[in-house]
Amino acid sequence: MQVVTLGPEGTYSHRAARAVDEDVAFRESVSAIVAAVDNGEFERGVVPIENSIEGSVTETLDAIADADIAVTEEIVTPIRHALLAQSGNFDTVASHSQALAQCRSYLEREYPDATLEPVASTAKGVEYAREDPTVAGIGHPDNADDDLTVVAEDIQDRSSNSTRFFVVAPAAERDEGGGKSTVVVYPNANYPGLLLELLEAFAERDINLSRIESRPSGNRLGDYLFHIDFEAGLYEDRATEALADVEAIAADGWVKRLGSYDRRHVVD
Ligand SMILES: O=C(O)C(=O)C[C@]1(C(=O)O)C=C[C@@H](O)C=C1
Repeated sequence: MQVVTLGPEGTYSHRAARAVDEDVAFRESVSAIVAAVDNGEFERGVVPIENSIEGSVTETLDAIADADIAVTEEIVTPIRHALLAQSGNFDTVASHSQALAQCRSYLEREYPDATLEPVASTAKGVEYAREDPTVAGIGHPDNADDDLTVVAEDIQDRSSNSTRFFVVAPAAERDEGGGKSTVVVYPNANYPGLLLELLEAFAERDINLSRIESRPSGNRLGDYLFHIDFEAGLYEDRATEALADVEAIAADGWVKRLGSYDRRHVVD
């Protein structure tokens, strides 16, 4: 089964995707990956959802809210960045905006004059560094070779840096089994206590929320979607009851159940 993820070869997404299948295809953006699963081109996609330093990957949140797909698994992997260049003589550091942000303190301390250039992925930045001696990339140290050396290792601002990925599949594969579930809620309403009511639906049934994130609906200023991850499977009565309450609260909007899933750790 071919799995599609963020390329080119050598991204952290690629490393996570290999845990799903060795046969990996690449796209240049998260939106393109989600679209390629939504339109049936691929049976699985792997997309970054959240980082322990930088928080949510908003492009992913927006893409999964718009698409008709399932989340079938989450993959958590440590992120240990290396600075890669042809020599120590560079004036630009190119990487994914998440990676640049995860190394912000290191870069400000060691290379305060360097130009930081956000590119589509860490591996894209590494490609630039391989082509241009004035550019360094930030990425996994395995991207080093004879032409590109590791100038510094473990440059992320916190050693505990880790990223969580979603494995996405066609909507028909939404499952109710698993220890966690993700839903996206668009209440299409705005009144005092709306969010409190949404949270109470889970709290009253002793369901722990592991993440709640609001994103602009795009319809009007101050109008939001809520991405909610909770620690229960959709097969559980308490989850069914909580979501019945949530659906009543969002009667003028919608609730998208992306599915239940378990966590896998990828450590190399
Ligand atoms: O550019 C990559 O290598 C990616 O897989 C993307 C991504 C991200 O979007 O968060 C994945 C893991 C790291 O947090 C840095 C970048």
